[in-house]
Amino acid sequence: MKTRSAIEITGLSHAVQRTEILAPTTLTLPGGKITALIGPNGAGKSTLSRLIARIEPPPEGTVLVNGLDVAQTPGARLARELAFMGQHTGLASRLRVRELVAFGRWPHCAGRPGPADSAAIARALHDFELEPLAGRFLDTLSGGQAQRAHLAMAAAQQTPWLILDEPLNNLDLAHARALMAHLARLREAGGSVLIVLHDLNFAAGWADHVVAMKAGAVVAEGPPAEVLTAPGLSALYETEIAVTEHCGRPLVLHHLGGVAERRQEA
Ligand SMILES: Nc1ncnc2c1ncn2[C@@H]1O[C@H](COP(=O)(O)OP(=O)(O)OP(=O)(O)O)[C@@H](O)[C@H]1O
Repeated sequence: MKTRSAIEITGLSHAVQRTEILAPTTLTLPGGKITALIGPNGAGKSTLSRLIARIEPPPEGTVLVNGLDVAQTPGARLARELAFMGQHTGLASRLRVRELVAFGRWPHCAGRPGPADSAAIARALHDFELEPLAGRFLDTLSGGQAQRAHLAMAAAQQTPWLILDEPLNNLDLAHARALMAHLARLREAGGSVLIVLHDLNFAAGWADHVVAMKAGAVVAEGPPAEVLTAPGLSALYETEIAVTEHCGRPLVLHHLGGVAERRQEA
């Protein structure tokens, strides 16, 4: 039986100037779960997440979000189903934090905010510790503060699906963990999350499901303990990686790479 709130991807592919950057992909992202999308630079993680969120032009294949075909669904309707936070490179400098977060309510109120919109904005500012910064222009924020402002905008959208492309960029470890805890609370409330992660231990610690990509294709998927293994990760990143266990979860060890070899040489 299909999960109503899943994202169902069928035969999705993408090419840029005849170069395939996403091989035909068929994949189900489970509803009510946190799915981590991992893989080396250039693997196609952003491409896949942008195609799901229809940031890219309509591709080959279909993507159903909660049963809605993203290629056919009006933008405002889709924006009530999923919120997307990409890897932003520039900031609209003359925008204040509160104004940015308020953009998240546009699909709900089309510029005429009511009490529910104000409450959602206040909640997002609170959840991402932005209340003291609400009146600040975006270009005066630190990298991590700006990242939290963009996360708050996506959170204010209050959608069943949240798709986040490398949201831990610039966040210190406390804010990174706070974000993952926030996502876990959303999941407990029935929400669904797709999160692109480079820090494998956040995937190990918080994800229910892991999808691994390499060279434009999905190469593995499953629970963290099945995907985050030493042989699997070493092959995925073409780098020696060890995996141990901590609190019943995989713990990925890669920062001492080469030490074993140097010890053997000594
Ligand atoms: N518009 C484009 N023109 C040409 N190549 C592109 C374009 N967009 C993406 N690519 C290529 O497609 C591949 C996948 O890119 P993508 O951004 O999806 O990777 P990623 O897994 O998100 O990588 P990273 O971890 O570095 O963010 C890369 O080789 C990238 O250079």
